[in-house]
Order: sequence, then C-alpha cells, then structure tokens
Amino acid sequence: MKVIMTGGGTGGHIYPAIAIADEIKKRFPDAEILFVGAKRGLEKTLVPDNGYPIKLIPVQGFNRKNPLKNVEVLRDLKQGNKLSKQILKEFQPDVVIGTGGYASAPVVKMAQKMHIPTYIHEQNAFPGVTNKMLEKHVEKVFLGFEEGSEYFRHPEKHVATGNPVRKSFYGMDREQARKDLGFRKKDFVLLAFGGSQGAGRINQAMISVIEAFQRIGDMKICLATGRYYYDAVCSELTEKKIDINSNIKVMEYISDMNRYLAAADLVISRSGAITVAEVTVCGKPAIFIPSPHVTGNHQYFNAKAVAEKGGAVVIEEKDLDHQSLVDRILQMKKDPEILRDMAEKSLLCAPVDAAGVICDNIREFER
Ligand SMILES: CC(=O)N[C@H]1[C@@H](OP(=O)(O)OP(=O)(O)OC[C@H]2O[C@@H](n3ccc(=O)[nH]c3=O)[C@H](O)[C@@H]2O)O[C@H](CO)[C@@H](O)[C@@H]1O
Repeated sequence: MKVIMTGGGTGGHIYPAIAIADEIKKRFPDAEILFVGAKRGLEKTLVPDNGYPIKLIPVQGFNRKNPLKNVEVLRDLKQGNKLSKQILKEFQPDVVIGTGGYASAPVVKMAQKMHIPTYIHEQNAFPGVTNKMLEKHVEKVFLGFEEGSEYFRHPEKHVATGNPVRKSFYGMDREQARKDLGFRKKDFVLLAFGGSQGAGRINQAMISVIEAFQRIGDMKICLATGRYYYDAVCSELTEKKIDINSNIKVMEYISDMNRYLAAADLVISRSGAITVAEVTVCGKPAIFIPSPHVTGNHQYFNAKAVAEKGGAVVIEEKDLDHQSLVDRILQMKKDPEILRDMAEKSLLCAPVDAAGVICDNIREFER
C-alpha cells in the first residue's frame, strides 16, 4: 500500500493528516506513506517530527492585498504542478488523501488527472476554498462537521467522520503527565495557546492573567505564544518585571500537546477544529476565544457546539475583557465542582475514532 498525504500550512491541516497516516500504518504496517506539503508551511518540521517523510513544493495562496505579488504566486503554482506530477510519477501511490491547505490543491488535482483515486478531509463546518475546488473529482469527502455538507455540491460523496485526533491524545494519564512536566497534584494548571500559529489577542490577555496570578503558589500557567509572537511576549513580561519561572512557562510552541492537555485543569485557546477535537478527547474544560478572522466565523461555531453542551465557555474577541477573564478563571479555580462538570460534558463532545471511520471508507483499503 502506497499513500500520499497532502495538506498543510497550519497545524489544523497537518495534524489530522498525521492521525490518518497513523491509522493507515496500524492497519497496513508495511504501507509506505509520503507527505507532500508547502515549502512555507509548518509541515516542513511537524511532519518529520512525527516520523513521516515529506516532499515540499513551492505553493502559496493568492495575494488579494498586493496583486503584483501574484506573479510570484503563479510562478510557484506552475512549479508546484510540475513537481507534484514528478512526485506522483516516482512514488506511484495507490491513493492520495488531501486535508486542505494550499499544497493539497496541485497534488490532488494532478493525481486526478493521472487517474489515481483521491479523497479529501474537511475539518471545518465552513469548507476552505481548496477542498471546494477539489470536490468534483474526488472519490469521497470526509467531513469534520456534518453541517459542512451544504457548502459542497455532491452530497452522495459526503461521509461525516468528525475530526481525526492522534492516538497519543487518548487515555493519557493525568498524574503521570503532571509528574513529567514538574507539576504537583495540588497545582492548578492553566494551559493557554492560540492555535498552531499563536494569537496576539490571546497572548495579550494571558499577559494580564499572568500578572494577576504570578504570586499564587499553586497556580501554574503554561502559555504557547506561537513562534511569531514569542520574543515580543517575553519582552513585555520582562518589562513588567514578571519572572518566567517554574510557575510560569512561556514557550514558542508545545510539541507534546497531548501531555500538556492531560495535565491541564483548564484550557484557554482559539477554537480551531483540531484544537476543539483534542480538548474534548482529553475531556478538558475550556474557555474558547474564537478567531473572528476565519471563513464564515467557523471557530465560533466550533466553540459553540461544545459550549451548548456545557463543556466550554465561549468569549468572543469583541467581548474579551482582561479583568473579567481573570475573575472567571479565579471563580473556576475556587469551585472544582464547576470544572468537574464541564470536564464530563467536554468529553461527551469528543469525536469517535474519525481516522478509523475515514480508513473504513477508502475503497482501496478494503481487504
Ligand atoms: C487562523 C486559522 O485559519 N485557523 C484555522 C486553522 O487553525 P490551526 O492551524 O490553529 O488549527 P487547529 O486549532 O485546528 O489545531 C491546532 C493544532 O496545533 C497544535 N498545537 C498548537 C499550539 C502549540 O503550541 N502546539 C501544538 O501542537 C494543537 O494541538 C492542534 O493539533 O486550521 C483549523 C482546521 O482547519 C481551523 O479550524 C482554524 O480556523
């Protein structure tokens, strides 16, 4: 079995592809899996870090603000198509699976031209442009949210699967995770991050939260700022004379998110589709602050689905007030019953083995 996984740009497209690849490997231990991603995307490091080979192609989105830049975009597109063809010819995959993002467009399209069966997975209730464009010639469209179906054109191809989460997030032991990260049983662990690339507004809010809680001994705060914001956040904390110590961990990026999620008492984050899936798989209470800058405001709906069941609280960015956030955290910390109840309800929102359902629906995997 030879499979090409393609997609990326951000973690939300890469991690589901890794979860699907892991499931393929479980079913076909001899399977050869190759990732094809974009040169500028996070996949360049995340995929090898997760044990898979990757080939990179020069592809990027059209620049609506600066049309002159599109000369470069078109040149990359041409080169991306050429390289995709070359990779497909050399690797000879039985199947190509796309998980959205710029890189998946030329690879899936070229595979279709070469009569290789193709499948796509859409993580969001509002599909991205790439997947919408690819739908016509794919075998099936796997949907993270059933509601996404109405934005595509061929319902007969749609299978609602939920969003795939890597196996390492399931059943991770909380106490062991806390031990590994140097937290005590009695500590209150607050985990904050703004999606795979970080979010300026969440970082700013967290600086206020850190300021408010820095001297509370059992309060442990872990903040992943995103690579782009890391230096600025550290400088701001230093200016405020806030000591980054064992109570306050500030990181660019968390590579073992499964461990941090398992250890956390409360999560504060954006509500990208995969983040929400992981938080619920780990059964964690969350305060979701959806990004308002995404198609169809989909992060709000991702968060609302969990909040309506009682597993999370949603704060829209327009209502994000630092003092109210601090008060809310304090209130939750003081009342473990609230958190316990939210945790149970969060777990009820978890997707059920999406990677397994996806593999069950790929004809070429039938034995
Ligand atoms: C701004 C934007 O366009 N965001 C989109 C992007 O989000 P984004 O790329 O942030 O994706 P998600 O929130 O879905 O997933 C983030 C992933 O990154 C991981 N992670 C994050 C931070 C960190 O330090 N370490 C780490 O490993 C998380 O564990 C998770 O696996 O793709 C998602 C899925 O298509 C969409 O729903 C989001 O709307």
